Amino acid sequence: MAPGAAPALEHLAQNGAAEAIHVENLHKKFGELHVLKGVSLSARDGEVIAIIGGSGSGKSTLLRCINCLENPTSGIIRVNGEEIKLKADSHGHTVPADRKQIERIRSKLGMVFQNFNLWSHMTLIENVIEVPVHVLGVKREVAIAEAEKLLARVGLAEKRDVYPAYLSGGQQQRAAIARALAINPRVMLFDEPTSALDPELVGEVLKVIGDLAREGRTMVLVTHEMKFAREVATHVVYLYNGLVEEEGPPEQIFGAPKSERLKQFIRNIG
Ligand SMILES: Nc1ncnc2c1ncn2[C@@H]1O[C@H](COP(=O)(O)OP(=O)(O)OP(=O)(O)O)[C@@H](O)[C@H]1O
Repeated sequence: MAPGAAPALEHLAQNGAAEAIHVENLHKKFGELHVLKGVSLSARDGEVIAIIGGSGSGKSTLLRCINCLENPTSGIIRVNGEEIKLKADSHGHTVPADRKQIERIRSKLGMVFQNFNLWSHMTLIENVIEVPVHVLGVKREVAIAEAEKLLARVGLAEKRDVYPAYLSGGQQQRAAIARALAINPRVMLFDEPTSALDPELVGEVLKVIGDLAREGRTMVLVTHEMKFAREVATHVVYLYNGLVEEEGPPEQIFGAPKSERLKQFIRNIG
């Protein structure tokens, strides 16, 4: 660890790959509610960062700040080496200083939500090509050919012309992953991707995410699936009450946790 480096960034010293996500001393308040209280984390290329923690600890808020869906109250976020520029509006709230920059940053991040969030009036193939064609300016035929490959990769080749309402939750979530991959993101962000699924559908989605992790995709994954986090994460961050309580490799976090709170958390979730 470099002298003076924050303990939360300690693992960087062990990995020479380029930094894809950098979060430093991040605070987020919703009115009086202080949700993130100085969180730092980092994801280098090829790393899979699993964020775990109890309900309300701030996991989703952290991910939503990285993807510019929430504006942090203070702190630094860099995506792809570019720091998100923020300013105070006339009410003193933090807002993006540069809308174009937010679009550019979002184009580096593939976000997968708990509730899939597919566009219900579009077939799967239309869902997958929408951003490449209408935001990134990819030619329609090129985007369709790529989308077909991505749908095949998540096991949905035959469903290309089906509307989301006719699919199971697991199929919808796999389609949402294909859609996120279609922008060829530098980092995939997963916000509890299996929490809304019936238990029998969880495995098929975890299989797709696990395959991406094994291929070396950079990911930040908020999850309640501890066994999965242990298997695929290169680094685990345990959030407690808006702060990083403990972080480290999965063997440490699940096999030899130091913090009493983390020990209790792991006992509680079995
Ligand atoms: N837009 C919002 N406005 C007000 N409060 C919010 C908002 N979003 C989140 N919160 C509050 O912030 C706290 C942290 O929420 P967050 O969703 O980040 O937690 P979490 O760790 O992801 O929890 P869970 O595991 O239950 O999803 C909660 O108390 C929540 O009610």
